[in-house]
Order: sequence, then structure tokens, then C-alpha cells
Amino acid sequence: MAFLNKEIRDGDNQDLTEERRTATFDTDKMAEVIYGSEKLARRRREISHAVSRIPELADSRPLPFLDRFEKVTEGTRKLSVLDRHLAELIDVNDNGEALHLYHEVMGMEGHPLALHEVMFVPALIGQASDEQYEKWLGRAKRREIIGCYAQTELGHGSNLRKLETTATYTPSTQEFILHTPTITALKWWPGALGKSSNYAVVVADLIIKDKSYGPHPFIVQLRDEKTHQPLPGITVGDIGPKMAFNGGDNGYLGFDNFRIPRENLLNRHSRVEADGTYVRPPHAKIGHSAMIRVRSHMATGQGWLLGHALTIAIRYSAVRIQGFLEDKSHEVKVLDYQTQQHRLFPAIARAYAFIFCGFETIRLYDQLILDMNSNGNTSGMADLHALTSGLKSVVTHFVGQGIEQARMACGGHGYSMASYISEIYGVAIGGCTYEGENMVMLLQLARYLVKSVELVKSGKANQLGPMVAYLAVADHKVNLATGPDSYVKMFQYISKRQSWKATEKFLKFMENGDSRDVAWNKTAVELTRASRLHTRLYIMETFIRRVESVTDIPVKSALTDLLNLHLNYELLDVASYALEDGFMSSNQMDFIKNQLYSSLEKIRPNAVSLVDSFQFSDMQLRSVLGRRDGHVYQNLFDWAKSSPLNKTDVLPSVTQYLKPMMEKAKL
Ligand SMILES: CCCCC/C=C\C/C=C\C/C=C\C/C=C\C/C=C\CCCCC(=O)SCCNC(=O)CCNC(=O)[C@H](O)C(C)(C)COP(=O)(O)OP(=O)(O)OC[C@H]1O[C@@H](n2cnc3c(N)ncnc32)[C@H](O)[C@@H]1OP(=O)(O)O
Ligand SMILES: Cc1cc2nc3c(=O)[nH]c(=O)nc-3n(C[C@H](O)[C@H](O)[C@H](O)COP(=O)(O)OP(=O)(O)OC[C@H]3O[C@@H](n4cnc5c(N)ncnc54)[C@H](O)[C@@H]3O)c2cc1C
Repeated sequence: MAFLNKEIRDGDNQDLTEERRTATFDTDKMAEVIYGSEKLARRRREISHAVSRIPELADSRPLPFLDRFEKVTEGTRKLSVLDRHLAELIDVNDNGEALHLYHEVMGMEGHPLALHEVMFVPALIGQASDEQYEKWLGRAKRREIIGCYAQTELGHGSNLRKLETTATYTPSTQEFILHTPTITALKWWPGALGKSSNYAVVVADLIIKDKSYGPHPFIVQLRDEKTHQPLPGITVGDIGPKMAFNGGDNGYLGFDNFRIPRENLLNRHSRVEADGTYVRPPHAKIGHSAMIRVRSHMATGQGWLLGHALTIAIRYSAVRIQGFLEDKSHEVKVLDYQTQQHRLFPAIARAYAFIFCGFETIRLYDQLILDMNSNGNTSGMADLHALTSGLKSVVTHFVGQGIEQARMACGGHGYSMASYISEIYGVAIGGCTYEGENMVMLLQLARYLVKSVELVKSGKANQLGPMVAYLAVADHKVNLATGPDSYVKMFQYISKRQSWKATEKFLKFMENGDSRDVAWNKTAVELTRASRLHTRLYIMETFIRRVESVTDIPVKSALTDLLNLHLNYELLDVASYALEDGFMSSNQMDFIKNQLYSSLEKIRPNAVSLVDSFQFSDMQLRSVLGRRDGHVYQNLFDWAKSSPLNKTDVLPSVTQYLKPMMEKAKL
């Protein structure tokens, strides 16, 4: 008999199988929606299956038991095995397939190519001229060279304009001299810089004839291509262990008057002529394109990370039996508790929402690049910068919260590395910092919102882009019972009110004599609130659009339940903004709460199937608690037994220190 949930197998934990039997939709069809196409969803399954038949691609030991050195070695070993099998496993020109293969095999702890693919190659694609393409891109794509993106310094990350590494042009030799003038100018943090990369895109302050032109990207060889030794004038190394990503070698880098040829300034958009004449780019911030690209991809990537943690927590919650409801002779699955559902189901809805919203944002990014490359049109940059700044901040923050709730939802075993949730958490919350610290990025979006409100105030509402048009719309009371659109209208009201209030507060400080920067700082918390609300509205709207477009009726129905939960949860979370001025009534508040509780009940039978639809393999999850077959306890015991501490019954530390202490106490 064919089941709707495709994870059912003989011999699985019965409680989990029981959950899977109640699915109201086909998990393969849901996976098509999650991954955007039938082909990618199917290929993911095929690739995972093919990988499972190559023993060398498996982790040699559970990763939590490896020390840092072993993690780096293990990641590199697997990369070399993958390299031999790449063409047989995937269509190497298909990014979706490649991304899945790397996540499956390499996990999320970092590896030598992590930044090569994510930032080095994209920076070349976005910033290199045709001649530079010719010279570097082929080599980079074939991985003859391995690169990273070296921008952040020990003393500066957020404020790019103050990067201290200099690239001084010398017309007599037609070279740039890269130099690290102070300790704080050391590049610090770039992924895969410390030990793996032999090239880097280095962002440095361009100086011509004593004049600074601000940060520009340069391609720089760091190590000898044969020996891998750092070149003379280069100091490079690993920055040490981190909260997560410990299979990766985030690094430091210093230059001692290191010379590179003039052609190494990535000069698709701006260049320096032989005589030192500077040719400006069409948009001042076009050099930030590699960052915009990653920010555009972050919502989807982070949504998947949340999906990992929730797959573990929901499956485990169906297997974990503890306490009673009505029948005192049978303990219940912890998934039956309303508090457990409230902890986990809104996060499932968010994971789906972030993935869908991310796809829409990636399309906007791709369109911008098309416009820039085909007709030099950079007019969409400011909009996309504002949007992605807010989105990366809101999504990473909520994903962190959601993963932490997933950990707590697994009780004591969630705290064990056997759950693997702490690793997922460490990786995900890195996103709150990398690609722009969240507060800093929320304030970037706030600049855009304030400008938009100022446009409306000065009678130029017709100049507003579609995403902020609501800032000019008159207020109307909302009947929430009429469906998703009414939730959007209520959210628009809240978001608009906050943007206006923050703008007016900011303007008032200036009227009272504060400088723009001081007024901005005094309003900053209110401004970040406006940015969050605006972004949550965008996420809500994209979620609605995506669900509306689904054609498979059972899938659409299950997604509608998730969407309703999301709408009520989100509105409840921000209701105080509309309650404080009476725009929302207490009756409406009760309505939202009741809708939310009834959504939890509706979702309950599909909970396991909703996370199964992510179709993460056991290899990808690396979690004893989240195993597909639900056989948690025996495997937890086996996992613990494999701890290196259990190799002997009596540890040398006991013999050497503990025993003498105890013996002394006896005297
Ligand atoms: C296939 C891709 C996959 C990607 C991975 C996706 C998801 C990961 C998900 C899961 C992870 C799983 C595994 C992880 C594996 C690997 C890890 C992946 C990636 C890690 C990479 C990390 C790399 C880095 O961190 S690189 C360093 C990043 N650094 C920053 O982001 C610095 C932040 N600061 C800035 O960006 C800028 O300083 C600034 C704050 C934006 C200010 O810029 P500045 O130039 O100073 O501007 P200024 O203040 O003068 O403003 C003037 C004006 O310009 C506007 N502006 C600024 N920037 C832009 C822009 N880019 N475009 C358009 N306009 C811009 C600014 O708003 C001002 O406008 P206005 O005057 O107000 O109108
Ligand atoms: C896992 C990881 C991977 C990374 N990979 C790379 C990489 O590959 N390449 C690379 O170049 N870099 C990389 N980075 C560095 C990263 O991009 C920076 O750390 C990040 O941009 C934050 O900058 P910062 O460290 O200077 O933070 P800071 O700016 O020092 O932040 C400290 C605090 O100051 C606040 N703050 C700073 N400025 C303002 C302001 N204007 N207004 C209000 N508050 C402010 C922040 O909100 C924060 O609370 C990575 C970082 C991590 C954690």
C-alpha cells in the first residue's frame, strides 16, 4: 500500500509510524513546493541515496567526538573523496544539486571550499572584467586555486568605510602595494582563509596620490601554488575555535608592503588607469555585490537550518512518551501537549515562510544582476539592499529563537550533542553577525523607511516603491474574520504607524537642535522596531502569495493551516502596537488567540509529515534524536558508549588525581 508520507518503513518506531499514517498530503509533493521544483526534490533524494552507497563519504566518526584538528582533516578528506565522485553524483552545472550534495556530505561545520563557492567565485563573477574572468574564473571554477573573501578586520567589520588595509597605487611600477599598517588592520574572520585558501578577494582602501577612494576588491595570491607556503610579505593563520564552524579555518591575514599588479583590482565597474586616473563605478556601492548576494540567499538557507532543528524536535516529540492526559493508564507523546505544539508549530510555519520568502528574494536579486549586466541599470540596488538588510536580520534572529526552542523541546537529551541541535544553533546564529551585524543592517533598512515616510510627508507618495506604498495608505478598520488580506492590512497599519512614529521622533530631535547622527542614535531602537515590522510584513505577504500559487489541493490545504497559524502568531506577537491606540479591540485579540489554538489542533496530525517533507536524510541531520526510524534510545546508548572517555573503565586522570584525593580523605 502506498502511503502519503513517504518515510514509512517496516520496523520503524511505531509511534512515529502512527504519526506518518495520519498525513493528509503527499510528502513528495510538499517537498516539490519546499525545493521549488519536482526535479530538484527528486534529485535530492537520488543524490542522498547515491551518497549512502559510497562508504568513504560517511563521517568516519560522529562529528561531536572529533577535536578541531580532526574536524578540519575530516572535512578535507571528504572533499577529496567528493571530488572523485562529483560528476557521477550530480549535474555539476546545477547549483541546487551541488548545494544539496555539499550539505549532505560536508554537513554544516565548515570546510575548505565553503567560502570559495559562496563568496570568492561570486565576487569574481560580479566584479571581474572580461579579461580578469578569462584569467581567474576558469581556474577558480576548476578549483586549481581556492579562494576566500577577506574584508573584515580585527578593528572594523561593520563600518566598511574605515577599513585600514591600504592598497596604494604606484604609477612607476603600475602596482598596488597592500599594507597592514596596524594590528587592528589585520584581516580577521574570513572563512577558509587561515589554512586552506591560496587566493583571496581582499577588500582594501584604494589610495591614489595620497587620496583615499574607499574600499575596493582586489584579487590577491596568498600562498605559493606548489608548496602552499605563504608568500613573502604575507602573514596568515587560523583564528582559533569558535561557537560552531570548527571544521572551518576562519583566518587572519596581514600584508607587509605586498605588491600586486594593477590588473588585480577587480575592475568590472571601477578602474585605475596606468597614470593613476580613477574611473568611478556606475553606483558607489556596486562593490558590495557579493554581500548582497549572500544576504539574498540567507532567508532560504536559514529556513532550512530551522527545518533541521524542527525535524529533530518534532520526530523526537512523537517518540518521547511522558506524563498523562485523560487516560491515566497510558502516558502520552509529548507532542500532544499544547505547550509543546505552541513551542514548535509556529516555528515550522516560520521555516516554511522563510524558505518561500527567500526564493522570492533570490529572484529579485537575479533580476537586479540581469538589469545591471544587460543595460547597466543599477536603480534596483537601493531597494534590494534595504530589503535584504532587514530580511537577513529578522530571519536569523527568529531562526536562532526557533532552534533554541527546539532544543528545549527535547528536554535533557536536547542538551546532548547527540541531538546535534547545539551545532545547528551555533551555525545559524553566526548569521546574526556575518554579512552585517543585525542591528547595523536593521538601521540600513530604517534609513530607507525614513526616506520613504519623508517622501509621503512632502507630497511625493507617488515616488514610493511597491514594497513601501502602504506607508501612504489611509487607515481603515479591519475585520479579521475575512481572511489573510485583513491580517495583512492590520499588519500594514502597525508597521506604517511605527515607521511614522519613529521618523517623527527622529525629526523632532533634529528640530530641537540635535545633529542628524545624534538624533538618529536617540531614535535607533524605535527605528529597528520599524524595520522588523516592515520585514515581517514582507515575509507574511510572500507566504500568502506562495500558498495561493500551490495547485496540489491536499498540499495547499496543509499549507493553509500553517499560514493561518503564522498570521495569528505574528499578529498576536505585535498586537500591543495596535492595542495601544485602540486600533485593535480586545475582542479581536481574543479572536486571534482562539484562531491560533485551533490552528495548533489542525496541524497536530500533520506535524511529523510537515517536517518529513524537508526530506533531510539521517546523514544530513547527524542527530540521534531526529533519526528517521525513531529508534532513539538504543542508539543514544550506543552513541554514549562510543565516547572516547569510555575506552577505559578507569581514566588516567582518576588514577593520578582523584584517587589520591580520596585516599587522603580516608586518613
Ligand atoms: C549560494 C549562496 C549561499 C549563501 C549562504 C546562505 C545562507 C547561509 C545559510 C545557512 C548557513 C549554512 C552553512 C553556512 C556556510 C557558510 C557560511 C556562509 C556565508 C558566510 C559568509 C560571511 C561573509 C561575510 O561576513 S563578509 C563580510 C560582511 N560584512 C558586512 O556585511 C559589513 C556590514 N557593513 C556594510 O555592509 C556597510 O558598511 C553598510 C553598513 C551597509 C554601510 O555601508 P557604507 O558603504 O558605509 O554606506 P554609507 O553609510 O556610506 O551609506 C551610503 C548609502 O549607501 C547605501 N548602501 C550601503 N550599502 C549599499 C548596497 N550594498 N547597495 C545599495 N546601497 C547601499 C546606504 O544605505 C546609504 O543610502 P542612503 O544614503 O541612506 O540613501
Ligand atoms: C561565522 C562568521 C563568519 C564570517 N565570515 C567572514 C568572511 O568570510 N569574510 C569576512 O570578511 N568577514 C567574515 N565575518 C566577519 C563578519 O562579517 C563581521 O564580524 C560582521 O560584519 C560584524 O562586524 P563586527 O565584527 O565589526 O561587529 P561590530 O560592528 O564590532 O559589532 C559590535 C556591536 O556594535 C554594534 N554596532 C556597530 N556599529 C553600529 C552602528 N553603526 N549602530 C549601532 N550599533 C552598532 C553592533 O550592533 C554590535 O552590537 C564572519 C563572521 C562570523 C561570525
